[in-house]
Amino acid sequence: MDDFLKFALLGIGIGAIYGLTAQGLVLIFLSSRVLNFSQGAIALVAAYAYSEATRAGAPLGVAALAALLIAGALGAVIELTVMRPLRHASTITRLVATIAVLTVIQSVAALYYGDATQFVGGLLPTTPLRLSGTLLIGTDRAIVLAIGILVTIALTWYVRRTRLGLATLGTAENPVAVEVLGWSSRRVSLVNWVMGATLAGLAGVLIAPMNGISVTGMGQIVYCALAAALIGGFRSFGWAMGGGLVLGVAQAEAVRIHGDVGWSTAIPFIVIVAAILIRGDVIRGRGGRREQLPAVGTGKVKPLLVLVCVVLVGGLSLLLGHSALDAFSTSLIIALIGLSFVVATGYAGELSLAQYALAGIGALVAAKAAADFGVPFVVALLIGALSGLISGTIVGILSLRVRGDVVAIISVGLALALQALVLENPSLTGGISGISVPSPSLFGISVDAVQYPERFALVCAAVLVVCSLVVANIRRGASGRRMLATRSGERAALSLGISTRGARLYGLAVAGALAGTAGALLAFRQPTVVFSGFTVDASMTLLGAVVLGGVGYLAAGVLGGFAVTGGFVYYLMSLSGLQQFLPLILGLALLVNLVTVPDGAIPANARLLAVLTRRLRPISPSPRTRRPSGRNTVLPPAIAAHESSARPGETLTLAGLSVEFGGIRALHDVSMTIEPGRVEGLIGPNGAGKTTLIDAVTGITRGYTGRISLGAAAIDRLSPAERARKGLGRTLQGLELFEELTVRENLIVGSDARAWRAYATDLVHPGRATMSSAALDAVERFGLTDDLDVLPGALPYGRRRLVAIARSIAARPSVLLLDEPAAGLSATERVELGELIREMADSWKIAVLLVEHDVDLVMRICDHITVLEYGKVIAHGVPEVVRENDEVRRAFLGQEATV
Ligand SMILES: Nc1ncnc2c1ncn2[C@@H]1O[C@H](COP(=O)(O)OP(=O)(O)OP(=O)(O)O)[C@@H](O)[C@H]1O
Repeated sequence: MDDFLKFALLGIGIGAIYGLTAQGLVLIFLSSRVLNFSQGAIALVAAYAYSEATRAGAPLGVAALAALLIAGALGAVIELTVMRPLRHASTITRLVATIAVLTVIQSVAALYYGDATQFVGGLLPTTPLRLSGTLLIGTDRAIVLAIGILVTIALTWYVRRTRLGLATLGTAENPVAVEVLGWSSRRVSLVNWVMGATLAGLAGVLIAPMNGISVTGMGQIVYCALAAALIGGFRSFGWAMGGGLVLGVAQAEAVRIHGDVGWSTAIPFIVIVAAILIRGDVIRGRGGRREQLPAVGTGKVKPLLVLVCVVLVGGLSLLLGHSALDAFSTSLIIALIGLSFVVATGYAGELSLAQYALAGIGALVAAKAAADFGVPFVVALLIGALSGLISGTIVGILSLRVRGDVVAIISVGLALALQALVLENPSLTGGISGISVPSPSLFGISVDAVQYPERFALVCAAVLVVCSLVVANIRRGASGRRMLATRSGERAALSLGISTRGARLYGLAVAGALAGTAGALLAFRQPTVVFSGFTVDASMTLLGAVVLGGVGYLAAGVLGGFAVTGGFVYYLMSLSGLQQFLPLILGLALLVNLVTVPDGAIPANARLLAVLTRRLRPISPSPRTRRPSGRNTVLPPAIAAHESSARPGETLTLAGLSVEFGGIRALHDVSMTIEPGRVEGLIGPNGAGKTTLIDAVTGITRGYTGRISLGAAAIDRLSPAERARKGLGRTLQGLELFEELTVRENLIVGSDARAWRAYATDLVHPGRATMSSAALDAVERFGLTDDLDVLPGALPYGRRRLVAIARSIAARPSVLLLDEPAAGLSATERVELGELIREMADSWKIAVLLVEHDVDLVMRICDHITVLEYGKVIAHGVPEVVRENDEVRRAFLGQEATV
């Protein structure tokens, strides 16, 4: 017990520092919704500033104050120059921007101070305080704890009692509302960045005398701080400090029990997983924020380009000298990890920072398989890929309950745990001596990287080409579209029958397999493989390089492998002794790129190239910029119904449906039946429960009572995607089109069959992407033919609505639930929409539920109408009866004479 307390007291100081850093993260997150990975770098700057000032003879207090001022100013600079221009960018882009800031600061510090740990005198006395008997605590640690408690009280008071603090909390919920109330969300963000950075500075000044200052060491604080902030859901300062203390104490205890730092490094991961299991989706998002996601390539393979690359790689393999070839092969291998980022982050939208760690697992398993069991090289590669696939799937399973930015935290935690417990565990990996692997051979021919570097380079190139083709296939196939749809909007994807969990898992699993393959190849790059390089920092640097090119572009993944340390560019720079500047150049280029062309250099240059070549010959512009035809939106005359477009109609029956949201009865005992070929109107004032009804029927809202059946079968136990696959289609009030896909691809996503086997078959043969006959009918009927190759964002609102309806029709629903489809349409478009809905029911025999505020439209086209008020049915019947109902007039129609 005595030992337990002694170690607990030892961990309190560092725990409070984690807590302070975490509180800074929370402040910044609340106001700008970004996980600031550069928090540790700000602490580093403050620590060096403090050290420099003390060396220059400044009194310790003055030095500390100067350091805090510098940290705060740095926060302001980051906010003004990086985060502000990126305030509308995606979560991924903004998070990568903080990684770029981290890279720049760390590279400058590394260039100036090198790797060595610097020690500096402390502001606080270190004399031990006797608590009781043999229990001692350093005065400095006790003071740091007291500072932590005081800061927690001050911050809690700030967000609860001050107007600026309340605006900060408000900004986290709804920045628009805060603007409406007269606060500038920019100012709120700036102030909080300054305060958050100052807290990081305080942590840096306090930790410097305890642990010394080193570039890599200081960056590590942020990982523990992220875990601590996660415990408080990135909202509570008390929980963030408590979480920091628990982490600090748990780490000290882990050292006591295990005697090394392995388990202590893994503690944050255990805490992160526990927080997610207990709290679910721990970070609450801002409702309704539509992010501009990174653009994606088409995945089209240009045979000529492939040929040129093959000739280039073959030629270089034959021409280059030994060390150049080694760097070249390394780049080809790292390009595979780059591709893994394209699949995980570019396609699936999952920000995994564990890709290098997964490569490390691939390397370890392949090396062990070859060294201990003598498996041939090819089999070792396959085993490496498989172990990466399994590890990637584990990242995916852990991430299923959370979204984008939390996935980054989970993956960092997992990577650190894998690093500490597996990759840096000498009993598994042989420590600094590593594992000796047998010389690789292929079909009896040696491909030893030392003896025959050109052959090894050709093997790496062949693996890269095959993997690139696989990734291109995925992009062009149904599995790629499922991932992109999921990335773009989960509700819309679910409403089309896509298992969004399946798509996310698939992305991370494939990415894991790519990383594992890379690891296996790396294991054979030298006669002995060591495992110290598979770090989170390496993942961050490579992700930055891939984002620089465009994370949704296959070529960016490949080129990324050439840009990072140890790669070919690094080698070329080393010829003139400039290689140490590479990380700084990459970081700066990434920052400039993110702020100016967030989609990346590849799409930006493709557009530039298109503009230039257009001067020479007329070419069609890229989908992002192409404008719609501008033709009027009047629909062509009705076409003959294509019986093949519709699946057999089914009757939707709701019996006693009730939904409650924390005491609010959104729906109360609602029953209705919608038959094939009929249009049922659902009207009611705002908040009556109409969307809730659609959400319950489609399974988005789960906690309802009552029974919903499609045909004779109850569907209550089915997931939203399963319900959609059974024939329940819907449109969403906010449309939620897949903005990064063209209109054609939106419709193809709707048309795609949902068979699981596509996940396997797409790898080799994605097949032709075609629209269903229902989608073709809708295109023709809505006059969308000229708009098929534009991005939805280029269309006027009315046409976007038509695309959304066409997309749901593409899935050939037997029941279609339309949520305010006429909102925002012109009078002519409303008339046309009415005709179309009637036609869907009359010709295609779809059962249609129409939720609409346009009462004229509802009265005109519906066969039957149900009226809701406060979640209860107050009237139902044919339009003429409902029109005359006094209660309806009172409750909803406002006694309008026209009703
Ligand atoms: N997720 C939720 N959590 C808590 N309350 C909710 C939630 N969703 C809806 N509500 C509440 O349920 C009630 C019904 O809302 P709903 O959006 O279904 O109404 P509606 O008839 O579709 O309104 P509108 O015409 O404005 O779209 C409202 O009081 C709303 O505030």
